[in-house]
Amino acid sequence: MLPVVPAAATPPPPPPRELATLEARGITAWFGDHQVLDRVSLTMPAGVITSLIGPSGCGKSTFLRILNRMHELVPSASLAGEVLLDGDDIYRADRPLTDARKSIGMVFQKPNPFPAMSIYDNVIAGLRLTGISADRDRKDELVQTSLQRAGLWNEVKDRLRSPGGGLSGGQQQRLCIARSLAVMPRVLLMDEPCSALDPTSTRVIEETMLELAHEVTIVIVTHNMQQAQRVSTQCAFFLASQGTPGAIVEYGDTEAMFSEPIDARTFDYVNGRFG
Ligand SMILES: Nc1ncnc2c1ncn2[C@@H]1O[C@H](COP(=O)(O)OP(=O)(O)OP(=O)(O)O)[C@@H](O)[C@H]1O
Repeated sequence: MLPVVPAAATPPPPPPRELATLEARGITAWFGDHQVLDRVSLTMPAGVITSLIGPSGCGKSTFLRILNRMHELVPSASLAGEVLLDGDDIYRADRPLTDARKSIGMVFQKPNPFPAMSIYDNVIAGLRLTGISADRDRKDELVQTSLQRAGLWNEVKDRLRSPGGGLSGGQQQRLCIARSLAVMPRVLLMDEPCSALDPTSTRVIEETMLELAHEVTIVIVTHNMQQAQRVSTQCAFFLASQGTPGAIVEYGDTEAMFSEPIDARTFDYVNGRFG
């Protein structure tokens, strides 16, 4: 019998992933003396997609940015509380900032690849920034596996040297996801990742998220209630009522939150009565 030979170059399998749980404890946040979050606690379990929903201005993005130490980039910003990645506080004084950024990646609302930089270089752009060194072969492998995991490889494999800015909006967002994945994060934070995209690109990103959920813990901020229901297993509803700081009103299983919420405010929000 002839040996079975793979038809085409088979991509290397992604490395085995150890799923991580992210836990926020008693997060209070300020910009100057304006308090925007009040004692928010939330566990974002390993391998689960958690969606953060709530009206504009209730602090969802601030909370998300606290989860990977981006909040502290704003000069007036301060916070209290703890963020634990598998039990280890990412704000511990002896932990370098780059630790959190390596372990906890972020994808933003507007796709932000480096437009003049090639697709290849965009994917590996985060390596140097987070202090990871890799030889040429390792970079080639990382570019391929990251683009595969982001669901973009087949569309760009023949033009890796073309500029990232030449891709469509949806492709650019998947390129940004690949760039985040290249540093092998254990958690991926996504701040309204589809709000600038058309419905087809949105569907592709959602499919990508569902695939990735097996290997990375995902937290997504979304204003799209259907999206929260399509992609997330767990949901947290934030609210900042009448000038008070944002807090979580209710959280739990997404299906239950939408079909039988406990709090009347959750019911009104998920049914489009405000926000
Ligand atoms: N860089 C900043 N400097 C000062 N205040 C800020 C800053 N960023 C956000 N805020 C304030 O913090 C509060 C929470 O904003 P945040 O963007 O976290 O809310 P959000 O729920 O994500 O809103 P949206 O859904 O509109 O994105 C708002 O009152 C906002 O004005």
